[in-house]
Amino acid sequence: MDGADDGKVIRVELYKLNVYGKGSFFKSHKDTPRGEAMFGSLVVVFPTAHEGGALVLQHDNKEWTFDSAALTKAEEESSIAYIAFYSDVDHEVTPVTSGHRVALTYNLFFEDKKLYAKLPMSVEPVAPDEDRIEAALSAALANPDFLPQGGYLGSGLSFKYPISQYSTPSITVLKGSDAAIHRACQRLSLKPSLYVVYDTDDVSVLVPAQNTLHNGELENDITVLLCEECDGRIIHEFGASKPNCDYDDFDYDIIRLAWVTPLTQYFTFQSDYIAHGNEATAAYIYGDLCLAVKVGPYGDRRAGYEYVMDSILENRSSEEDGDNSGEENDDTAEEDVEEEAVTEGDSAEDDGEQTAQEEHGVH
Ligand SMILES: O=C(O)CCC(=O)C(=O)O
Ligand SMILES: [Fe+2]
Repeated sequence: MDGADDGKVIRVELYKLNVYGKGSFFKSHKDTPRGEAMFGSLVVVFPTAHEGGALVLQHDNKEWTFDSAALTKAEEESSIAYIAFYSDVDHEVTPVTSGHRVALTYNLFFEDKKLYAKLPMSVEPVAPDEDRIEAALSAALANPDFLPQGGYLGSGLSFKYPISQYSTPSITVLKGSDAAIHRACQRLSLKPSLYVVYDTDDVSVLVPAQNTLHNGELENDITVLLCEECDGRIIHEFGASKPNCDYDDFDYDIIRLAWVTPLTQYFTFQSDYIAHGNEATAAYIYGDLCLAVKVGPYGDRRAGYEYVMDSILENRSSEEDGDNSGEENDDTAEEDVEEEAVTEGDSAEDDGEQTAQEEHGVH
């Protein structure tokens, strides 16, 4: 604002939508102040084809014409036209002669700067809070009761991803909170990868995403196929009772897995296989994609082989005890951390990617 108003903070409030068809006009008027601090009006005209409908302003024997139809037409790219004026300026809209003129009007208010500074931002960034995720993960790993013998951290995906029938997405396509969890892990020197959780009749099996089951053939048991052919591991969920199964008899690993964010069904797909019983039958099983990473036991979290060891090893030119680099960057200053710090949807706030736009006023 010019003159004495220079530097003032302006609050913009959507007032109404006007749609002018052929013959429509708005006779000359001043805008009614809606509160003491209101000083002006803002008009935004959309680039819908129309003729006529110029906004004519008059003040102090002077006249200005804001011909939105001509202005938007003159632009090569589809553009809005806008004008702001003091509300006590007389203004009118001349008759529209063809097409439709669509305009939003806003009321402009001076805002007390100090008060304004205390208000929450109206447009909060929707990016997930990576620092919080990292702190929660770090706190969990510093907790001796959390996966004391080591295991896997798992995170359900919050977004959907395009997939063809026989491919799983690459980690580089992760979006929003999924990407934030991935980055937060990396900041803790963890290197998660994509896995699929298959639910068989009696157990859940974690399978590296690149080994997903496609047209496998099995003699007797789907769990055996997943563990033997797909390098799967039977999951014993951290905090849950042991899976009720006989696989202890087999030579398969049963892993402890803690869900950092719950497994979702946003990315469920179907794997087909042939089951050979007394006759061969086509069968299928559903898998849910997730992020997971192996971590070591309490006190030696870095023993998980999926930690990013390379950079650590690069920094220690001559030493050979690569697996015991626990003194570096341990991120675990906090003590008495609660287990639940990491168990519930740390990424919930970014669901939906809200936009703080004014468009909802158009109806
Ligand atoms: O549509 C316009 O350009 C102006 C509308 C207007 O003056 C008003 O809504 O008060
Ligand atoms: Fe007006």
